[in-house]
Amino acid sequence: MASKVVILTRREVFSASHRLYSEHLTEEENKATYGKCINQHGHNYTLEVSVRGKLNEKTGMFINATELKQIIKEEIMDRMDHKNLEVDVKEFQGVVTTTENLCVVIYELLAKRLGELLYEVKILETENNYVIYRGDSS
Ligand SMILES: Nc1nc2c(c(=O)[nH]1)N=C([C@H](O)[C@H](O)COP(=O)(O)OP(=O)(O)OP(=O)(O)O)CN2
Ligand SMILES: [Zn+2]
Repeated sequence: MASKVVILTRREVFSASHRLYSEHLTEEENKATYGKCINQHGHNYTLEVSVRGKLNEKTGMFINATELKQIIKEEIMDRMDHKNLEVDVKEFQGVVTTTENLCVVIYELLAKRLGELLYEVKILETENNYVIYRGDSS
């Protein structure tokens, strides 16, 4: 019988500070591009990591949620929680810490551990802004 394919999502919240500033722009261009966000500030980022796999009929799952939680802790929470992203996290050296770039960096870090199981990374930077990345590149 065909296996059912399901998607499991784990949610975590981490606090981090950042500023939006591109080394490829002049001071004036940065101010015009990022406005108030060129100043150091912080967010409680909500991270939602989704994995997709075939349901194992014997176990009723395809990954243990506890294993997923541990992977996210090791790869993301321990790296980014209560950190200044541009200063403390080497993956953001020279990268503008927009939510879009956080999604890409976090996706690539998790993909090393989860491989094909990784389906989607979603980050809410504020109550009203969120970004989704599924590894697509065109
Ligand atoms: N395309 C993007 N634009 C902006 C990003 C981003 O990641 N991608 N981020 C910011 C800032 O980080 C800023 O902190 C968030 O902007 P803003 O929504 O204006 O923040 P508020 O504190 O006003 O909260 P809201 O609830 O979202 O109004 C800016 N732009
Ligand atoms: Zn911000």
